[in-house]
Amino acid sequence: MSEYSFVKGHGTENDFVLVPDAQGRHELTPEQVVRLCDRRAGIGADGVIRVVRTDATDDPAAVAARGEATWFMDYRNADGSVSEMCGNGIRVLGRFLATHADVDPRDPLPVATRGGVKVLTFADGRHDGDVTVDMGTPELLGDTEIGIGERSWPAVHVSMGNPHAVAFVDDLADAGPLTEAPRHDAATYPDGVNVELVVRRGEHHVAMRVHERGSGETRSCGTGACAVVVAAARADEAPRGTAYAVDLPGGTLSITWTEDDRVLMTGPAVLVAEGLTAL
Ligand SMILES: N[C@@H](CCC[C@H](N)C(=O)O)C(=O)O
Repeated sequence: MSEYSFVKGHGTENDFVLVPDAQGRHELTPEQVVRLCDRRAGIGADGVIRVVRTDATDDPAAVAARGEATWFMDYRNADGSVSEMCGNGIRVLGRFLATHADVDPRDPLPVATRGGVKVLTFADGRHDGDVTVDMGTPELLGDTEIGIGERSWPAVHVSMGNPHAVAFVDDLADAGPLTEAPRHDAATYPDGVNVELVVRRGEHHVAMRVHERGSGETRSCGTGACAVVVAAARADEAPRGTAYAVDLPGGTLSITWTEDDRVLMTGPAVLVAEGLTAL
């Protein structure tokens, strides 16, 4: 066993263990990620983010981003699986870099992910305000279906770099507790899927629950909220540039699908603890 330093944080209560690893010395095994995320025997989290410099890892996404981004978000779900992107996690990573690394919150911060380089901006150039992430261009990939228990719903397939199925439902309670991964079309989603259940709350205002691939039901999912806004804005025929409020069990995110076909998400990013852990 060796000692690792960690930082614990959350974005709208989607919580993460960050493992600062600037020099790329702490490649994590799936078993180590599972132990870190264990809510009884570990620190507890929905996922782990190893924060590594792009020039200190040979992950192909980091290598491709060298010259464009100094930092790479190596994201793992609670079951140890890898994901392309995490919208809440990248804001928390930005908060960590703005407070613990040589990052000036007055400047845009490009961060490499397996879903491409995403650019963060800090409200008012401050290290302690909301963080906006340019999530890039979404992909609307057609219709699909999801099932929970005895029920099923039509859903919209949206990629935010990672896969989503967005289902509009009559009532968020209809699905009951999301204790198991929802049924989905394995041909459409060969690597699994994040599933969002959505209701409308008002004009350009929705509420959602999410079952995350690799983590189960969580209190928020940033990429999921962006996928929901893309599906809702298309259904509403909302003009590009319309801001949507998305209520999640852990808080509210503000999301805009812009005229130039990018999704901007703004929300909180909070660091709550730091220390050492044996792995
Ligand atoms: N919570 C995240 C998404 C994390 C990855 C997801 N579970 C997947 O496997 O794609 C977010 O805030 O976007």
